[in-house]
Amino acid sequence: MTAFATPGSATPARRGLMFVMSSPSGAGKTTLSRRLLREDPGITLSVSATTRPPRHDETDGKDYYFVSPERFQTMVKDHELLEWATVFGNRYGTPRAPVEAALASGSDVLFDIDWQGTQQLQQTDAASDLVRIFILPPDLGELERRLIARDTDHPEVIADRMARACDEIRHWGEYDYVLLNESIETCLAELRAILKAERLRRKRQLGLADFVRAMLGEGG
Ligand SMILES: Nc1nc2c(ncn2[C@@H]2O[C@H](COP(=O)(O)OP(=O)(O)O)[C@@H](O)[C@H]2O)c(=O)[nH]1
Ligand SMILES: Nc1ncnc2c1ncn2[C@@H]1O[C@H](COP(=O)(O)OP(=O)(O)O)[C@@H](O)[C@H]1O
Repeated sequence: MTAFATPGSATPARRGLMFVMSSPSGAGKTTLSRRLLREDPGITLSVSATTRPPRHDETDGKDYYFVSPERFQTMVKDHELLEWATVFGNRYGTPRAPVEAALASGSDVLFDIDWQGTQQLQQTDAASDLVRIFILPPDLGELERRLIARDTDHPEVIADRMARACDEIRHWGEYDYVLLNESIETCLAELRAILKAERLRRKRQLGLADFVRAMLGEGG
């Protein structure tokens, strides 16, 4: 990708962006984000802290930081979290320090967070770094089939997630992009396209002004 870094400069070529993905539970965010992260070294996952217990395929420190309610409360009190919310009776939050370090180094950060977290990020100084994406399932029947097929949650947990799906979906209008995850490959291609275009935005090309000034012989 084009990048207008000054050779030998410590300044990154581009300001990192905050790529936020939300959806009702089961629509496919985790699957899509794992694929995107695997193929693109320029974007890293913001690993959230949560009080929910780990699933069989989840690793502490990679998928989530699994913490006690007491530890979570300490993180809130000590301003260690950029945003936090209670979802399905558990607490979830974004550790601040790794996000700030990644953005400063020019890396993009992917957030798998709900609408409450997205609204909180929108209210911070980081709002102009945000790219907000909402993922829709084809329909509610398919959403339930996916939650059942994932085989990670008890039936009552699935029922709770289905009961809250409509509340999450009603926030679609607060996002910059709304994608339909019918085919994973199609949706992934759309995510890649959004990421590519957002990276090229003028405001994110830090070295662009110097590059053009030098081209026009106006440096000094
Ligand atoms: N606000 C906020 N929401 C989060 C965070 N981490 C995860 N979530 C959301 O919490 C919800 C439940 O996540 P999870 O228990 O992993 O279930 P899943 O979405 O069905 O895989 C999802 O909507 C996530 O996007 C966070 O750090 N902050
Ligand atoms: N486009 C799709 N078609 C069929 N199944 C899908 C699709 N996208 C995701 N899935 C499956 O649906 C289930 C839920 O996906 P997941 O990524 O865990 O959702 P979320 O993170 O949004 O809760 C998983 O078993 C996943 O393999």
